[in-house]
Amino acid sequence: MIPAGSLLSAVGLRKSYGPTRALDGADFSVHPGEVVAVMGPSGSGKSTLLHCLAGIVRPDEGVVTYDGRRLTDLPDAERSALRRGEFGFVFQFGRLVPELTCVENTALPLRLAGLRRKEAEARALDWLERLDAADVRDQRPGEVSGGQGQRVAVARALVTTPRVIFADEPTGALDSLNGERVMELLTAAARETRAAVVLVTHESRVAAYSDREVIVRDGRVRDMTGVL
Ligand SMILES: Nc1ncnc2c1ncn2[C@@H]1O[C@H](COP(=O)(O)OP(=O)(O)OP(=O)(O)O)[C@@H](O)[C@H]1O
Repeated sequence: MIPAGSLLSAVGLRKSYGPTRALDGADFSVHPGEVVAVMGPSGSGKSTLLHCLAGIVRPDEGVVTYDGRRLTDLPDAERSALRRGEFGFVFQFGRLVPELTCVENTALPLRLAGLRRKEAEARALDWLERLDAADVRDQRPGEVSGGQGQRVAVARALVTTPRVIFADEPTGALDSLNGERVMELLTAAARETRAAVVLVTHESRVAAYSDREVIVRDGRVRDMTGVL
């Protein structure tokens, strides 16, 4: 059953890679403005769950519903358009484009959506300022620190004001101080824009920034509300 008021939900997801069962009946849901931490042992299916929720991977069975639409039934082109327009992504290593400056990287999703350079970069700069990274605007990713680069990656994920932010180990490559800074800024910005956040992490220090924690084990999801 899909919980009332959820923005993104999954019911009964199954996904196998050859003989490996990555998801085995996984359920999940997140509300607007809610930060959910997805935890669990290595290889338990966390990233596969995130990829299915984001419409990057199609599950073998089960349904993903986003804002009343069955994401799993949409043709590839429509799923891609939805991803570009309404979802934001932050990965462990920022995956910034090395040839572009930090402000150009941040503006990229807006440029791809057809915005003019000036307008796109003005909005990008606004987000860099909020993420405390405006000082590196004209530098290229190779010239900035890990923490700065990750704040730029978060700014780029937020610049389109997505309704869902998918973050897969967003602080995995950072020391604890920088990790906490990135989490503070990411969750504050998400709460301000009422974005839902699906946060995959194996660190309880990072999960502490969430509103709710779920544990993935053997391809199934257990809600830890009231258990912890
Ligand atoms: N593209 C793929 N091809 C083959 N097997 C895969 C693929 N993606 C995931 N798997 C397998 O599916 C299982 C779940 O992987 P997944 O990456 O979802 O786990 P995880 O919980 O995110 O792990 P980690 O914490 O180590 O990143 C693992 O056994 C993994 O080896």
